Amino acid sequence: MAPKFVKATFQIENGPSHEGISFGAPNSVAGETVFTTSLVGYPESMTDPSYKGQILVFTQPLIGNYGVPSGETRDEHNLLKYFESPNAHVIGIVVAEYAWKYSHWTAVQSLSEWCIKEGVAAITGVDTRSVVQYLREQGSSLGRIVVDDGKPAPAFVDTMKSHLVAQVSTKQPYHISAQNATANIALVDCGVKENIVRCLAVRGANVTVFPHDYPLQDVAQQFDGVFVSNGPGDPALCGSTVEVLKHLLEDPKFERLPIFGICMGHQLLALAAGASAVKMKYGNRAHNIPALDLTSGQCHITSQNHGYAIDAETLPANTFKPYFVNLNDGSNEGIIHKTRPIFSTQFHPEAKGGPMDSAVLFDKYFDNIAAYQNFKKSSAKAAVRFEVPVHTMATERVL
Ligand SMILES: NC(=O)CC[C@H](N)C(=O)O
Repeated sequence: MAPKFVKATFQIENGPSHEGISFGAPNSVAGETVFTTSLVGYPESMTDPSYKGQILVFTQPLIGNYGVPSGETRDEHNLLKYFESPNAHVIGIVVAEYAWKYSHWTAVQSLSEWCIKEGVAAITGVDTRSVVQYLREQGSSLGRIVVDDGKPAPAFVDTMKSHLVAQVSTKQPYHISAQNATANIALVDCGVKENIVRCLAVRGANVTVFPHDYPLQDVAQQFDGVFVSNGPGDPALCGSTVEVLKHLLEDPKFERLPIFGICMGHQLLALAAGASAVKMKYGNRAHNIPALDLTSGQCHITSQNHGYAIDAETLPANTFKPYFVNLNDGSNEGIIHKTRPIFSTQFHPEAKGGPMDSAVLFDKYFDNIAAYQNFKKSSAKAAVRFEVPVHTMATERVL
């Protein structure tokens, strides 16, 4: 059946307006507008909780040609196989050319059908090159997709002012079991992507996922490592998570506890260490951003989605140092503790989609976990050894 075309307009606050055709939900939306230059992975991007409340412009001109895979298929860890979370988090998408015909062996529906189900506004026929040129000049802007439904257009709204992490984080702790598990990880959920949990589970960790404001310092000693996830919005709004991380950084009993943070997790760890974050002009959203490992000289091609960055100049000199730097714009891409098993990256080593260059960082985290486990074992033995002479002496006295 030929699609029924409904007119839509994509407008940028105090900026250009583009006429197009709606292929998504028949409702208008307003929010921060950002762009990604990734060529593939629109289902993963759209279900990434870090895009909560945003309108996403794709520079890849043809979108929708491989349809949308099932959002219910799960893997052996009960994690979603194709989506990063059960639902779409972008509120709208802007494309140059929507592929009305799709074909892929995993597809169960068209992008249009899925957008309608998810309430995502979608517009095609927009000159996305000129939109991106505008956003690169002006910086991330407020935008709206207005669907011709006879209702007044929604007001422009800065979705980044909301505490989006609180909206996407789990409300209750939950557990993902790994087969033949060798480690237990506590994950602080700021809006975690399923593939991050998978990267931990496939390496043999049971993962307990905690709400973003859970007082993790009360239970962290029961775990072999702490992980801080990605998440949407402004890191400055995540004060309670920063407080938890401060406890872990400052209390000597956590001195050997491995910590790994990704994207928002990286930003929150850096804030807890005393550094500050800045809003970038238009952020980095792509699957091919070069990040240099300052400890090895190796360059990783990385997957990214962020609008804020850590100002490396503000890192406290006695604890952390920059770990990675962005070779395009010089922004900070990670930090590493000078003496403790703690590091974090602004980019996404789990990369779905994107290149797998930096998956080795999960292996590094597991090496840190193994070292911590060995330390715990040897100190437990040392404690036993200490008890024996005391006991012997007591026995001798009785004799
Ligand atoms: N992917 C993320 O975790 C994004 C972090 C943060 N919301 C930013 O935009 O910088």
